Amino acid sequence: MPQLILLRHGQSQWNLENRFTGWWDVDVTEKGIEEARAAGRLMKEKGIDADLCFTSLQSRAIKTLNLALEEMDRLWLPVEKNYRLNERHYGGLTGLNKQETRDKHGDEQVHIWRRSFDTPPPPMAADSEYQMSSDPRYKGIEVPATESLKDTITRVLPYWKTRIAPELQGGKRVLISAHGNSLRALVKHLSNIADDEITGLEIPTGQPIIYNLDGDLNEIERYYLSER
Ligand SMILES: O=C(O)[C@@H](CO)OP(=O)(O)O
Repeated sequence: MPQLILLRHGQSQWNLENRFTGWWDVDVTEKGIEEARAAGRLMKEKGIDADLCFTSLQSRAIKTLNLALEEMDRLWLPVEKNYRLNERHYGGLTGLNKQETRDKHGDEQVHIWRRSFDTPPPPMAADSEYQMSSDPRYKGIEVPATESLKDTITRVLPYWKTRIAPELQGGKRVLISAHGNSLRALVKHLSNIADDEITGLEIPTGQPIIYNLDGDLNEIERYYLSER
């Protein structure tokens, strides 16, 4: 039975500061480091293991994966990194404080920007201090100016289908360390969740989610490892 583990990165500096993050590459906090290590210890203790890992090109997810793998004595596992697992691009909101943005634009508007399925935030200016287009890790990739959750799903799913799903179907146990919205994209697909429901799903930091799947990679069960 194919088994997939999803892990959202540990608390980041901008999670702590309540700032819109998206593709900006912030580090994990001390608490985030501890969350990542605890996730690794929990997997080891519960006998959850992997053969292959996938992560984004963002330090908070890469670091979380490494810290968890270290606790599992699995630092040697193969890891494939791809921008398609990155967080949803937050456009012109990147770097702003979420509460200050609510005070300025109202709760309703900010809720739409954060949790509507297909309304993207305003685009990022080409000269924004948070612009990532010339970052070497994205060479050859068209960095978006903004993304809705729908856009994020459109980016994540081809990678799932071409790179991750075949490994699971070939018998590998897969661990994915990624972000709130790239993981929402995967959970929506695997658990067949409706557009208007997926936006309400909040994935906590550093909590391994276990998926037991059938041969066609449909969900048999999904649970938080800490609850078993
Ligand atoms: O800031 C972000 O990039 C994301 C995840 O932390 O926030 P939100 O909860 O608004 O999707």
